[in-house]
Amino acid sequence: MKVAAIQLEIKDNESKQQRMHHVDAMLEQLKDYDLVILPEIWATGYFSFDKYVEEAEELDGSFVQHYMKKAKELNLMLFAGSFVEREGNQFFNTSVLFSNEGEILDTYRKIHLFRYGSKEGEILTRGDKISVVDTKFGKIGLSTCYDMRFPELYRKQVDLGAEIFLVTAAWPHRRIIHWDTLNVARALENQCYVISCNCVGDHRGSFFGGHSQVVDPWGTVLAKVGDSETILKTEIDLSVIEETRERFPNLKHRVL
Ligand SMILES: O=C(O)CCC(=O)C(=O)O
Repeated sequence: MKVAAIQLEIKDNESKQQRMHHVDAMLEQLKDYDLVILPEIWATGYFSFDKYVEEAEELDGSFVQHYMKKAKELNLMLFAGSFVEREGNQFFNTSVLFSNEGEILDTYRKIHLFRYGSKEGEILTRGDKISVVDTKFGKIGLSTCYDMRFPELYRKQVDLGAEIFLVTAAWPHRRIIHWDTLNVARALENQCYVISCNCVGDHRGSFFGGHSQVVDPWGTVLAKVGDSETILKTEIDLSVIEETRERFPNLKHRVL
């Protein structure tokens, strides 16, 4: 399974349309990939809290329609990262997984809203649904950034059958050691692949840390990129999930 993560630089002087245009050009390079993942609130810019309400869209709005078409056109499964979703008078940090046929496989509203140096928790409503979806590549669990600090979410995803965790993020550079550690921890404790995608760049005075990565179910980092804009490209072997779980059955040894 060929996977790619578009580690996007968020530039303050770019509009949502410009960022989408830029990402679309990067997607064109990934036509023979099976799965592509994008970061968190990348089109608006995670720290552009003053634009959240103005740029929010409904689930059938133009952002989702656009990436639905792209997934089909490029014949790839696309985890389009997250966008600010409006439903009635509520707003959510919502990510969407599209099939290569352009269907919405699942959506996920960030459950653990970030409140440390972030206005996310004031503007948005938290999600309350755990997302694990059956795909042609196995069962995939969806999560967002700060969620990584809450192992119980991933255990619940495993209990729902998850084999691959997709993590969309806007994680700061100053806590990148935590990010690296949590990517490995979530993979090895749950014997799942972790495929994560972070932003980079200096956005409104905050530096995103990059380090988008792919970690296998044994906790081995198969691929990791640095802290500048790039596309992480790698291949994963899905048989490793079952093989790891059989060889070292810690998931079966749970007591609690
Ligand atoms: O937990 C952290 O250190 C960063 C979390 C974050 O930036 C987010 O959830 O957007």
